[in-house]
Amino acid sequence: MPTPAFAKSIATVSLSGTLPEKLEAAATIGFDGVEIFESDLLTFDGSPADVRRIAEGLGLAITLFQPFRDFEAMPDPIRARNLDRAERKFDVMEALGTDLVLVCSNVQPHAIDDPARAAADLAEMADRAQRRGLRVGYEALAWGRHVKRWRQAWDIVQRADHPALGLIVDSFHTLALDDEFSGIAALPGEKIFFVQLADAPKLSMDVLSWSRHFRNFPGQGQLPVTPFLKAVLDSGYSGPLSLEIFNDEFRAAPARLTALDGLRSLIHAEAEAGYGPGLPEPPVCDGVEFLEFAVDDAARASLAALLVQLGFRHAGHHRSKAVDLYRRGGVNLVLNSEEDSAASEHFQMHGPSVCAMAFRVDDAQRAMARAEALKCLSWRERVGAGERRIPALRAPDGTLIYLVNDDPAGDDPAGRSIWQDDFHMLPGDETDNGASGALTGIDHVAQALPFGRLDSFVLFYRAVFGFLPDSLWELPDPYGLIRSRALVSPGATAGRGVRLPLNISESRRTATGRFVGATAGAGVHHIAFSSPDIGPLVEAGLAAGVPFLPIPANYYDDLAVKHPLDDDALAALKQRELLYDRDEEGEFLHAYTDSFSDRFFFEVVERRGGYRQFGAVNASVRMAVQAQLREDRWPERYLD
Ligand SMILES: O=C(O)c1ccc(O)c(O)c1
Ligand SMILES: [Mg+2]
Repeated sequence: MPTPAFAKSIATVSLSGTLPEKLEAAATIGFDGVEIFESDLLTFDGSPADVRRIAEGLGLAITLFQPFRDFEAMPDPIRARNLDRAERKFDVMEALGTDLVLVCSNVQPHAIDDPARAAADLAEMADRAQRRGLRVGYEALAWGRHVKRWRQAWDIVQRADHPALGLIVDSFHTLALDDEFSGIAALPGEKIFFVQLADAPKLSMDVLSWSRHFRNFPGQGQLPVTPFLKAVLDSGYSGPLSLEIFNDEFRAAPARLTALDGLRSLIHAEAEAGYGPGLPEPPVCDGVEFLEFAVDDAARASLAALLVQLGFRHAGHHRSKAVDLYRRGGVNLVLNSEEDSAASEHFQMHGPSVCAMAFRVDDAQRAMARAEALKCLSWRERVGAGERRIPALRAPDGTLIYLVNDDPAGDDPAGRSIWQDDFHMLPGDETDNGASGALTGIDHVAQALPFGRLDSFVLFYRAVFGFLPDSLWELPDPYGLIRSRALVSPGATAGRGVRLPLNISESRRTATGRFVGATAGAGVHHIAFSSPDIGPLVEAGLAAGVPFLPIPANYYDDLAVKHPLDDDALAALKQRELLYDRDEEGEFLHAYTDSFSDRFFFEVVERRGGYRQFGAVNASVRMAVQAQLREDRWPERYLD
């Protein structure tokens, strides 16, 4: 049942900048309110009344003032002093124009372990608040001295039995302790005064450090935030949904980018929990219909030459633009050198690079509607008379994602494909170069992201497309560590679906770091084609001069130890310099090319059985060989 949207709020601590910058970012992106985190107020050079005026001017409600620490169950005379402290914070709240303060459970060693005492103190504070038209919410910190769980906090709130005292729940504290949360659904909704939402990657460390540095937005981490939210909303809670994220990268990132991710995550979480106006279903993604490269004339010529070596043929020329189609089997690559286009904009900023991806989906219009509801920007390219406008949206880095209906009749009443509509197709063999060496499609598209941007992309693909995040991999490069996480369309099988490994690296000398630096964050750094039988394909490629990476003999010695391969199988791999992996579900054979102009590169892969990974164990071999080849090229460059 759709319900009205819940108000969306974000704690100022989640965003970078000064307090006015944080408020401005939250308002511009479309939040309804903000929690004012006390330290943001203390470091602001203005009065609480100024903050109220700024927020009002921006149309933002102040949903909460927090935190008020170490209040309850203290021995005298601290108890009396704490009540005075509370009165002074009430003054601040009145000036701010907010009626709710968050009291987090006491962490002091001398706090008394007595729920009755805590209840009496909170009742007294609530009584004083009520006299001024204010309210108090009590939150269990996962590392509180005595109160760590929401049930303990709820027990204290019940004992206090005061109308101006309620419970505040925070997904992080509950989920970090792996605490039971379904019981929240049975609470009276009006006694939950506020809900804070945060996700986090699963890490084994003390919960305080985990909370203060590694929280992220719902959908970016690994905690069951959506079921938690559903339990809260099932209680009848009707206040705002508020994000409270302590994260070192968020503190450094541009506030508006963070705020946009935050709002997207809340809209998504609300819908996933079965509340709010709902979202159109995510698209069923069948595969990558094409990739588009931004090139100039020189890069077009050299990239086309490499593609021809790889067995592609020039299959079409755009009717009105400097755009060429290269095709082999089920793989379409578009080389775009049209001036005044999104591609040329991409080329100016990043050099030769992938500027667009097209996903084949069951319903492009529905997918666009979902993307727009999740605050994605759509893109309208200039089109010539009679040409098709393909719906497109911007990924978080500005790369375009086109959406093509997998049934052409969904786009075009005559059932013509986008290629027939917009291209002069050149005659040629559509069945690929014989069956054995066929390329069936694009297996995966790997992207290198600027450090700190991984969470943003994970959320984007998860929320907009319903892709599922794989586990996090750490790949050792000769010059530092690369972290990798793949997003995969549900139900992807060999030759079907969309797989997007996303890589980041703190080091600027790793393959990922160098790519991000050298291309100003162009995105796609390798493209893998799938084949049912890559042996002959790689052999033919080598004969045609494709620069497949030479693999060190040591690799094959080790392979023989790791996997039960017979001598013939091993020799066959070694002879073609194929990399190999296997898991319980199947086998994976693959080969990489050297990089094109020191930028992106290609891979061919063969999946056998149900293997679903990407050969991450072999990534370090690839990176070492590519680094060595780069090194070997130095003298040539100096001599040129
Ligand atoms: O880390 C903290 O101290 C802290 C403070 C206030 C909160 O609401 C919270 O969840 C954590
Ligand atoms: Mg909290």
